[in-house]
Amino acid sequence: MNAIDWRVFPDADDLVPALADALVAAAQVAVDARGVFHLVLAGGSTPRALYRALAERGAGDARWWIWYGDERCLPADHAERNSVMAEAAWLAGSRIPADNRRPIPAERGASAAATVYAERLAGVPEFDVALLGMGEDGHTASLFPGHAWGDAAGSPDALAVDGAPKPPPARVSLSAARLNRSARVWFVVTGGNKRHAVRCWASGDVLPVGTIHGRVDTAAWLDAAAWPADD
Ligand SMILES: O=C1O[C@H](COP(=O)(O)O)[C@@H](O)[C@H](O)[C@H]1O
Repeated sequence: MNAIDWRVFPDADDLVPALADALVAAAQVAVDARGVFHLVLAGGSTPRALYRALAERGAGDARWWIWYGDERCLPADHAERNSVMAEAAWLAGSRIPADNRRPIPAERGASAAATVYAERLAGVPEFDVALLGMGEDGHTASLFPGHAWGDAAGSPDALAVDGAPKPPPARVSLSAARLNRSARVWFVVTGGNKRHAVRCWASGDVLPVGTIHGRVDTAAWLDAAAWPADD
């Protein structure tokens, strides 16, 4: 298993353009090699600035395929949906065709949506980049401490999540096993409210965030507020 590359920036204003540039560069490498770029998007509020930066760069075209690490079981147009945030901040105005943008149909309920999404992922190769966030409890995607993470070999690609500690309780998440089939896993984590979880993660505590690794690299893109250097 490769080590985590901790990339700490003074603040989000420094982090976001660097990560946007790195994503565009990784896409170019994948497109040059295979003609296609499979990207998993993080949800929550942290990546919104990144998605806006990608929009400003005109990032994405018909060779890009967009997947989601997780989704909340809410109506398809609900403001708290991860797909609604990503569409508004970047995708709707991009050159990535609608058919290439694959939201999790979580409005159907967690179980049905997980089954459908796993079917959609069948035959999809290793992700080129899985972009993930982290919650204050060390969850990533919708893999929460104390819940199943789907990290065993043979786990389904997508999991129905019930009773999530962060609302809404019903969610769908890519399993740890599927996320681990990624060339690169890049976490984006900002803010002092994440510092404790980052410290636990860096110390080797067993947390969902610590179970996901890229085949080529695993990087944590942090601002200084999230990095527990002084603790
Ligand atoms: O609920 C979720 O939480 C995490 C972290 O979200 P943030 O708002 O603190 O950035 C996120 O990565 C995940 O995709 C989301 O559904």
